[in-house]
Amino acid sequence: MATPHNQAGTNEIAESILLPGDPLRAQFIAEHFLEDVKQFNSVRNMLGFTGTYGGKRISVMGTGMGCPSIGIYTYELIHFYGVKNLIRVGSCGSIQESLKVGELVMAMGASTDGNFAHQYRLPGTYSATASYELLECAVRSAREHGYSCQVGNILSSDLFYTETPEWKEWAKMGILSIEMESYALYCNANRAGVRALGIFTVSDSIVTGEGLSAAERQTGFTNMMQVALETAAAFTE
Ligand SMILES: O=P(O)(O)O[C@H]1O[C@H](CO)[C@@H](O)[C@H]1O
Ligand SMILES: O=c1cc[nH]c(=O)[nH]1
Repeated sequence: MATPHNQAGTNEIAESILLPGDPLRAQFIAEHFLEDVKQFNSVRNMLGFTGTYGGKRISVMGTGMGCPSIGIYTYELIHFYGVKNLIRVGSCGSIQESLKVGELVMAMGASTDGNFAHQYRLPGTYSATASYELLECAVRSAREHGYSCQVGNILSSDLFYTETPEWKEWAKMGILSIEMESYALYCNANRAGVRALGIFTVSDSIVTGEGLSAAERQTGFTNMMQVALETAAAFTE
């Protein structure tokens, strides 16, 4: 079996998968955290790998940037490859003074300035939410390791560069941080009845202009990956 964007054969992808935007981050996770790794995809260089973590079969694959891109990859993972647990591991920009660079964010919900949910023809505004089971497990894992973590609503924006500081309006609604994919991930997962969660490392503060140093980025991302892998393993046979 193959899709226009994924050359993996039947059963080459595990039921639980980590999803960074950057395919090279997928390769980093596979090389540093997984054992017995086999690459299953290189179409468009959107690298995907399956290996084991603590004896559990786990996959990791890039998604690209933005809701259209993650929308394609996760639709195929869910509907053509039978993936049941999808955990995004991304970077995000803080829009709250209290949320510092290097901290972890768990997206209980995702809001959007895009129109991904228009396809469902809903008679209102859809609130895209994470799997509570994955969220509870990930929060417990972060707390046990002593990693600083905030849980709440994030913004999945279609825009990285904006002409006006629209983030200030989202901040007034309690949005913690901005990234670009979780709303589509949650829509696809909720529509199909599978589990999804977005976990983030705050790479920069849109409030203060601070950003993570290279070393801090490495540590922060590593903590996020550990939490995501423990959560994925907990939901894998
Ligand atoms: O770090 P990743 O997972 O790529 O995610 C964030 O980084 C990209 C923007 O630089 C967007 O994809 C955004 O969601
Ligand atoms: O999408 C993103 C990711 C990191 N930082 C931002 O400001 N936006």
